[in-house]
Amino acid sequence: MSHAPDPELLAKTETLIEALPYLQRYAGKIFVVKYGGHAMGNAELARDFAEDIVLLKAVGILPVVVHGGGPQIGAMLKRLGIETRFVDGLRVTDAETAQVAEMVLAGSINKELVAWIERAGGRAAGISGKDAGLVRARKALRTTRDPDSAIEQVVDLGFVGEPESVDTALIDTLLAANIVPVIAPVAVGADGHTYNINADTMAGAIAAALGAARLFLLTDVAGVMTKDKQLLTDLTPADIALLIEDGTISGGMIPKLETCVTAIEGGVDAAVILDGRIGHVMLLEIFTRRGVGTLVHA
Ligand SMILES: Nc1ncnc2c1ncn2[C@@H]1O[C@H](COP(=O)(O)OP(=O)(O)O)[C@@H](O)[C@H]1O
Ligand SMILES: CC(=O)N[C@@H](CCC(=O)OP(=O)(O)O)C(=O)O
Repeated sequence: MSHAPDPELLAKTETLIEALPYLQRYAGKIFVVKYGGHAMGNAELARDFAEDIVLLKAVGILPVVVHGGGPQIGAMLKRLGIETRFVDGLRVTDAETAQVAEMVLAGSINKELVAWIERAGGRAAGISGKDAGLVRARKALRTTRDPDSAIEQVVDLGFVGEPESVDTALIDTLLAANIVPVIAPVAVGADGHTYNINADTMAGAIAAALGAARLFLLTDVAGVMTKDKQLLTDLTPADIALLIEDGTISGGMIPKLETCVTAIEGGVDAAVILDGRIGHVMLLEIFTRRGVGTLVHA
């Protein structure tokens, strides 16, 4: 009788050995993970995401989660009969919309994610940019150019904010206590108002302030696609500028890639756009030779 181990079992050990150099390289490093509203499709995906976060933590990586919730805010606004519109991927936010955004982001979604991570055996604490002065917001300014006259006009987005400053003290405290910070993208401005911040922008600013090794942006596409639907596996800031210019990149992908560029300029080693519809996509990206999604690097 043969005592040779089952080939399936051997394949499992190969997977672990393939992961070894990455486990060694990333131990002790901070990974900021932005979990988009579109990637929160169903309970199974949320559970897989939470398991990935807990696994990263268990192998010595320090994950920090920043989440979105655009579709969920949209659904709540619809229930309340409040109209909403976007300019360049940003939700025009009046005072009422800011209130709803905070309720959905810092209320429901934030606590739900914390519960998923806790259920997967991790420790997590849900906060927003408002807590312990984590993020100070300033009003975001955008302009549009009239195609006929080429005149630039300022678009008033209302209470849409951008991180003006980030104080990482609370995140540092949570990480030191082995707790995964889960951050909702709302913050207060110098004027005392609540500002709604695009979750990608928030994640990028936090990643830069923490000097994170990686920024992952989980969304509902395979990565950045060309006009004929081919996946672009790696991009530099110069490539991105061209792709925005020629209209290949539009809508919500614009703040996402602008975030990648600012994060890299701010000292983050690399940013990756990943398909959050694939279960355990982060593990595939981090611990396999091939990687998936679009890598943005200097
Ligand atoms: N070149 C592109 N490649 C991939 N997605 C693109 C591109 N241009 C625009 N998009 C759009 O960007 C969307 C992702 O942004 P967004 O909806 O804000 O996601 P999330 O809610 O995950 O932050 C995609 O679903 C797609 O519709
Ligand atoms: C200013 C702005 O657009 N804020 C976003 C915040 C949530 C978000 O970014 O969620 P996703 O990552 O799921 O798109 C919004 O109101 O939808």
